[in-house]
Amino acid sequence: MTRTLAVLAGIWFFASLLMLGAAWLAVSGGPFAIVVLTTLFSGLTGLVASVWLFDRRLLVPIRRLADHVRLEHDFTSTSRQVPPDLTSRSDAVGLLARQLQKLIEESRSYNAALLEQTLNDPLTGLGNRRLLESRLNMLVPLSRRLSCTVSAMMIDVDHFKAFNDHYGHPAGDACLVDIAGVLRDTFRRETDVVVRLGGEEFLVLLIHTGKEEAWALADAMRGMIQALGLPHEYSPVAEVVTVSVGVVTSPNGLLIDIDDMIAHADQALYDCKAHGRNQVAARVIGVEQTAQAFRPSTESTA
Ligand SMILES: Nc1nc2c(ncn2[C@@H]2O[C@H](COP(=O)(O)OP(=O)(O)OP(=O)(O)O)[C@@H](O)[C@H]2O)c(=O)[nH]1
Repeated sequence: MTRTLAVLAGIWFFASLLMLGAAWLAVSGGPFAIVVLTTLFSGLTGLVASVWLFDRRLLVPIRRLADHVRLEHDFTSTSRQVPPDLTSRSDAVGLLARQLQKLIEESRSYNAALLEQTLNDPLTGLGNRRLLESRLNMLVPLSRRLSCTVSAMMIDVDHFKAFNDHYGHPAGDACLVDIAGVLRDTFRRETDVVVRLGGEEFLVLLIHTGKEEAWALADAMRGMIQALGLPHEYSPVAEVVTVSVGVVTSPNGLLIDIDDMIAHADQALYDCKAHGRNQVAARVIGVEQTAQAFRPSTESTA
């Protein structure tokens, strides 16, 4: 805008000089000079009007489109439309605005699909380790600030190798998908993080959830997976697919290192397996990080 004003001021400045010259001609040169003066005046007025129109109709809209692209780039998460007064124009600017809007929409959906691919496990549709990390970046400082309890559970399918070997890999995949469905149904809070870590291992992270609640949820989920009744003829644990769950709770946001959480949940899972699988083992980590509780599910449901 300032550049256009400068151009206009420049034109006016030279126009004034010319007018002065022409006026001098008129005084000293008679009617011919008046014709020159009028022609100059109308020519310059036309030039100024053209520059003004060019700015209003072309440069300003193009600058607005450029601003829109810059905002789109800076705040990709905010969905906004190219100004409708530009997209509705029937000239080249309108065409440019419509093409730009189309391009932005395509790039948005492409980015969303890419993000989905990088954060999700393609088999089960649950999150993956990367999603876990990105959520933790948000949840860990939050839980620390609010001093809230965090629980994590590691879920492992019992004798899954035997299942795969006997029923085949595709059946194994279908089994993992069914288990993921139960996890999705059980852990529904917006802050719950449910991911497949890899193979037949899943991890659930629950914010503001104490040991008792986490244990109860884990055991309910374990029961639901058993209730799916997926035959597992070769399992020494049960006739159907079962899972073992290691739960670890870090009270008052004391433990914020997810690797530590996973290591402790793994240890609890190991306890589970040592006690015969198809159950839940829970640990609590305090300041001293030593307190441990193991409670086979059979005890709690008895
Ligand atoms: N179908 C299928 N199988 C997988 C996938 N990822 C890993 N596995 C299989 O999961 C099995 C895991 O076996 P193990 O680690 O020995 O565990 P397990 O047999 O469940 O034994 P426990 O955990 O001790 O009860 C292996 O046979 C892997 O091939 C997958 O994406 N799909």
